[in-house]
Amino acid sequence: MELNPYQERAVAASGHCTILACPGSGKTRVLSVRAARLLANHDKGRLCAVTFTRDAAEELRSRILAACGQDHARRLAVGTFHSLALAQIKRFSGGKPPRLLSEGERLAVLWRCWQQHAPNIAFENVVQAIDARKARLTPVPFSDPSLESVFNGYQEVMESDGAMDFADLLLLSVHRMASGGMPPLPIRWLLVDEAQDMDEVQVEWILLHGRAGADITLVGDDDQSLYAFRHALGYAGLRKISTELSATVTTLPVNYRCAPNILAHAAKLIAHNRNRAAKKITAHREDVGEIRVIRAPDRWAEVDQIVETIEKGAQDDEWAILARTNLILDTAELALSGIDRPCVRTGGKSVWEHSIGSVFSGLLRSVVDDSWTGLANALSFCGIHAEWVNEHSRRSFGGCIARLESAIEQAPDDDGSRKTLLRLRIGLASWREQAAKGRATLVIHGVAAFLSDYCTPNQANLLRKLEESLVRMPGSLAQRLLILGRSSQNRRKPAVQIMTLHASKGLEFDNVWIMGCEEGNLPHTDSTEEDERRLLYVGMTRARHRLILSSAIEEGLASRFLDEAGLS
Ligand SMILES: Nc1ncnc2c1ncn2[C@@H]1O[C@H](COP(=O)(O)OP(=O)(O)OP(=O)(O)O)[C@@H](O)[C@H]1O
Repeated sequence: MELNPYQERAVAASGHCTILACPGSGKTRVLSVRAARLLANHDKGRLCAVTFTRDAAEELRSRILAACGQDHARRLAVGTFHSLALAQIKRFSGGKPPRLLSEGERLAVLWRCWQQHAPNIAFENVVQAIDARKARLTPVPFSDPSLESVFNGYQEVMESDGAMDFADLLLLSVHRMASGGMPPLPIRWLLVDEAQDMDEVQVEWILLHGRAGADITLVGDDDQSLYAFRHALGYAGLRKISTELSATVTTLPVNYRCAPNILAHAAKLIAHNRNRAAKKITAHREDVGEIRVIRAPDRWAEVDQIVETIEKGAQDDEWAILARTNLILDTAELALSGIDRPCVRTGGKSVWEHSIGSVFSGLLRSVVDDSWTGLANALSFCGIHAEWVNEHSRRSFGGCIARLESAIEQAPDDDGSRKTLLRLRIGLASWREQAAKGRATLVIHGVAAFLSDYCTPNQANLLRKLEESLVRMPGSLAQRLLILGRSSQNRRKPAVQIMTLHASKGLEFDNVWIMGCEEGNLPHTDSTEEDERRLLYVGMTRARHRLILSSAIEEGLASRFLDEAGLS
């Protein structure tokens, strides 16, 4: 595949270089070919490339080496900001390197400090405030003094253990380089992928290397900056580095992915953002894509249309179902769990894997095949002590009814446990009878009614939706459960992928359906209008041939973005 003239210019640019790309323009390809050429054309000098995830680092490394040959591997380092900063600190700081806290440990320490110093503030707000402080070069005072106590307590706990979190690691690297206490990495070229996602500390880390003599290459698309909530600077970060280093700015305006009419509507939408780099976006393809806008009475009717459309198409049609929130996607997943296509929830937990989802389907499975595990999980969900349930599971034998009967005899003295076991024993006998007579709906309602007495309000809400979706499926109870099992096992080549708009970044699909396009959901009230517009732009530009945007009348007015994109 030949490079187009814009790609060739970006690959060949000398010195500092900022490559402003549009979606589907081959960013990673340009970055890897540029890196490969730099290595192949120069005998000396190390090259370092930075990505935001380990997977992206591995992929970029193999693409660079595939283009220039393994001989150059020793002059190449590809990693995340944090892995490179850790390598730098290990190499240049005397003494023991810091121990890095895992995400779980970090949250556990923060939780303790939160309970001690600021239990009146919601925990997620505390985490956000601490993360925001650490994404800045100069600390900004907290809005609430108790947050300062949480922060100090958290830092003290880490210091006493010789530990550090990821954000501190990068800050330490930046402060040591700035004060002359540690040299930058000894590299000749530094390339950054997805550079629109850098925060203030990451921008400074790059600039310190640029000031020390490394040639900096940034590749990014400010219109695809989705992480402002994680303090990404977007266009401002790209501009700061380009201006300070007087970088050559080139663009990649040719989109190879989308049908031209799909791209034109996406471009029309994003043109409403004011704070963005001016750039052309042109389509390479010439075919006409299909675009539809659907307004359904309610969310169930909306997902019914998704199901109908997918079922009408070919078996192997590739679909992405996207929405702003996981809550909206839950309804889509429920409706799609009954279709005859491999379907997967990507990047989020399936509703059937939530605690109530797995307990519900597990108990139904026990009704069908007399297996004990689903029943034991239900017992522990209903409040019977997990240790007792495990012990009884080890000691008892036979079918579920026999094992329940011996459990009733040996149940702990507290009233609740025995009552639950008795109810379950009676329920199970009757559900099995109904199932044998083919009355699947009655069994589903009965099991849901039993579990609902032990649910929190949120669980009860989800349970109602799960119940409804199973009732809507055709076939016997065993066949319906088989469909659920099949959809969670078919993860290799799913025809239908369900994911948030955020998770769709970097992917492409023949057919894209963006649901929940209502005011309040898209733009979502939690974020700024420009951020939300970028999110829809990213979703629309995932589609190769077909783009469908839908909303539900019951959920509110249709999104203003549809108007802006010329789609209402
Ligand atoms: N010069 C080229 N000729 C033909 N096809 C190309 C060329 N460059 C890139 N492509 C194709 O364009 C498509 C989009 O490329 P890629 O996914 O790398 O884009 P991207 O810039 O990373 O997109 P996004 O930012 O939207 O995720 C790929 O299928 C790729 O093979």
